[in-house]
Amino acid sequence: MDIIEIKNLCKEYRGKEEPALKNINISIKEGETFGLLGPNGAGKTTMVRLILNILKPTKGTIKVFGVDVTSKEYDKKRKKIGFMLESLGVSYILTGYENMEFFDRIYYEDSSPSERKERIESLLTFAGLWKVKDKPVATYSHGMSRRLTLARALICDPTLIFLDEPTLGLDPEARTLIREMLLALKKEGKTVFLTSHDLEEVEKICSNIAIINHGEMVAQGSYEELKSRFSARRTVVKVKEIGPWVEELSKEMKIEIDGNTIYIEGNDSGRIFEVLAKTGVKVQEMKTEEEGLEDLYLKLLKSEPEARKGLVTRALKGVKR
Ligand SMILES: Nc1ncnc2c1ncn2[C@@H]1O[C@H](COP(=O)(O)OP(=O)(O)OP(=O)(O)O)[C@@H](O)[C@H]1O
Repeated sequence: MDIIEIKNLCKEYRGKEEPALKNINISIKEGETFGLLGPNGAGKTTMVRLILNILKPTKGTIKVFGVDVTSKEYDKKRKKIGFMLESLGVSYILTGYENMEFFDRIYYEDSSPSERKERIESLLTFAGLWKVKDKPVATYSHGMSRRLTLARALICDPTLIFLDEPTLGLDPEARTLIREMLLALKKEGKTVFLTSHDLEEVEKICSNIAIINHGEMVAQGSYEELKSRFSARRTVVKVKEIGPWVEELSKEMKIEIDGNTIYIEGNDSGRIFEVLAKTGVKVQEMKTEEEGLEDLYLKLLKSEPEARKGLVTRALKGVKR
């Protein structure tokens, strides 16, 4: 079942010339870890806010748990959604425990004190904060505060969790701790919707990735799918000396030259051998290389809208629905 189904979603902000989101289509299945990747201003936060019904779409529909997010029925479903947005959403004056207790009381009004303590202890332990539970949040590092925010988001035992750039501004160690928490949630079978501009993060955690830029879908699929569909292979040929024959070569294939190395687009070694043989050049070394997802991401973001159209079509064709 699709937990989130977004169809033809558009969002325009008043006074802004360019729409924040343009005709977005996404479906996310139960238990999937979905990563929305894009640079600053791409439209990631806008998308999360629309799904949480904090903002209203200009056009299109969003269904979560099969229910339109603008309907009254969605309010009931929201109890099973946890979210960690950009702002911390916890009190600095209160201790970690008191913050958790405050939110626990909202979700479990009639809970016994022992059950409440058990829930809070389990989540604060999960966040690595049980030892500092009685310290005010003001004394926590930024990483600890983010972990507390994540623990707070889990109080309602959500089936769906939204995380808007959860590791933003954290040092590598703090980032790793949050990522470990996310991987544990993934293992538990929670559906996770993560936004990030950190490719490595998305690659490590997410089973389904969408790349947006200027509000437009650039590519969508699993890491492996994106890699196999878009990641270009090239053949690297080292020669003793570059000569006028490269002109002939460039007529037959797309090439780039750096010193005595020629980079040829593609990995059809049979054809490359054939063309090189015609030029009569002596090849010293030849190997194929695959472009990493990082190169691919940058390439997709830089690509012209017209070129992107092709990429999206190719991406969507391959996405299993
Ligand atoms: N309240 C608002 N009013 C007007 N324009 C807005 C508002 N919020 C966002 N925008 C614009 O919408 C576009 C998308 O912004 P959004 O914050 O969704 O991007 P983002 O991908 O989350 O960026 P970042 O990674 O910097 O958080 C941007 O051009 C931004 O200026």
